[in-house]
Amino acid sequence: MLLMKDIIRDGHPTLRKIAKEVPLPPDPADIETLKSMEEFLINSQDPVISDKYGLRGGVGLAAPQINVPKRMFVMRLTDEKGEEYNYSFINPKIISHSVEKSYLTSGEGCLSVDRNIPGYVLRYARITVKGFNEKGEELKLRLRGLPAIVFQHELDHLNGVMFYDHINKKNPFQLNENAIPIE
Ligand SMILES: O=CN(O)CCNC(=O)c1cccc(Cl)c1Cl
Ligand code: NI
Repeated sequence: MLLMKDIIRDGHPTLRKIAKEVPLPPDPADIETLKSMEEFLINSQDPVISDKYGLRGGVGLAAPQINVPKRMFVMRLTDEKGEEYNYSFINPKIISHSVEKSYLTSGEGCLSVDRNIPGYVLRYARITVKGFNEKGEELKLRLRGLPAIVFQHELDHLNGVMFYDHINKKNPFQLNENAIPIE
């Protein structure tokens, strides 16, 4: 099972690389990797297991974070309406997005960043995304709210971007007027 020691931290070059497209259909090793990433998220959200193994909670995990520079990530969360977003994405893309932006009022965090970095991360409020799942089936989703934010945080990891790259250095809590807050 994946542990915190398997997660590379800020400063490791892989976090700043552009991850490579995954040939389809995905080979068994890539499917295995995705399954282990999904298992990590499940464990990290379990109060007993996360405590036992010292796992920091996460709602997403990208392959570069376990030093696998491939274009794949897993997200696992429930939105404010109680709708579940449990997806593995291979070769994910944003195919269209709103002009409007949104942000988490609590800011963002990252398993690859061992410090709290306060500030608002402005992201597209609504996105249409596509990719493939671990079975090689095409996925096309419209996301908004927390799922849209998490998808963009993970996609950034595939492009060598960290969440704090988006935070305004002079005024970390700067907002443009029509940004939508997500509590
Ligand atoms: O890349 C994934 N991680 O680093 C896992 C840990 N961070 C989170 O779960 C997290 C926390 C807050 C906001 C967002 Cl958007 C995310 Cl994703
Ligand atoms: Ni992260």
